[in-house]
Amino acid sequence: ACSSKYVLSALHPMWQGPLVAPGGNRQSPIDIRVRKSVFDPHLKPLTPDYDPGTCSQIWNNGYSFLVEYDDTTDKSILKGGPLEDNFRLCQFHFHWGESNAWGSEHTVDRRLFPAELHMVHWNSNKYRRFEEAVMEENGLAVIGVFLKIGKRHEGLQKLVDALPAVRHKDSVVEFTRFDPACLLPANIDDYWTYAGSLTTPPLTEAVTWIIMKQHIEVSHDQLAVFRSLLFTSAEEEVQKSMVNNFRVQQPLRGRTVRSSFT
Ligand SMILES: NS(=O)(=O)c1ccc(S(=O)(=O)NCc2cccs2)s1
Ligand SMILES: [Zn+2]
Repeated sequence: ACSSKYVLSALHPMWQGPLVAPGGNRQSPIDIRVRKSVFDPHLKPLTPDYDPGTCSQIWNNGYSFLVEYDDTTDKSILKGGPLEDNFRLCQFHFHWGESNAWGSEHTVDRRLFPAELHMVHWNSNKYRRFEEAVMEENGLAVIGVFLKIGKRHEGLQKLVDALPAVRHKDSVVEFTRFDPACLLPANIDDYWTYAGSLTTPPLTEAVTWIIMKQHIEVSHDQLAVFRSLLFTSAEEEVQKSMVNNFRVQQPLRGRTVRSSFT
């Protein structure tokens, strides 16, 4: 799995950590100014092709909970869009607030969403493993999907039901046969894309971000279960609710955000 070796040792909440990586001029997250984005007619449709059989476990890493995929073969890949190579899915996770008024990392014309899904992929044409790709300029591709409060997301419920088993930091539970495609919006042809970074340590500037224009809906009760998770491990005296696990927004530094739609 991609990130289990990435033991993030920084103290909580990591967003009090380095606000901007040293020399960072392509840091994430950012506010997407819709009218400043540039339509790029050469952007292709995104073609994710995921095998639910590669889903392996859920892990609370003390920042979020990660649904991890076996990334030892090209069974679950992302191609197309702004990407020149094959990118292998290694995990997905979320960021959310303590209230429905905020929680997303990216914003659209300053609009905040209650949560944001990140599907993390690494360039398997150029690198042999995640740990290599995470240090390289075009090593990673992360799909971002905004979540809104609305009707219950039937596909998400299997994941929500498994969360109490990973309440504490460093807990892991087997989790199989989950199709991550069920979390994508109906329309994945309309997206923004820009060159950015990881939003938690190691904050490396390795990410091609692909932010979906269309959001998905989850119910208030489903998101409430995210907030029942803890930043802290079972041994710690003071338990801290896992909420507001988003990074502060970073300067655009002259970057262009491209859109796949007019
Ligand atoms: N938010 S993001 O997609 O830019 C990532 C940051 C770090 C990532 S990791 O895969 O290297 N570590 C595992 C994780 C740490 C925190 C959440 S997931 S992914
Ligand atoms: Zn993330």
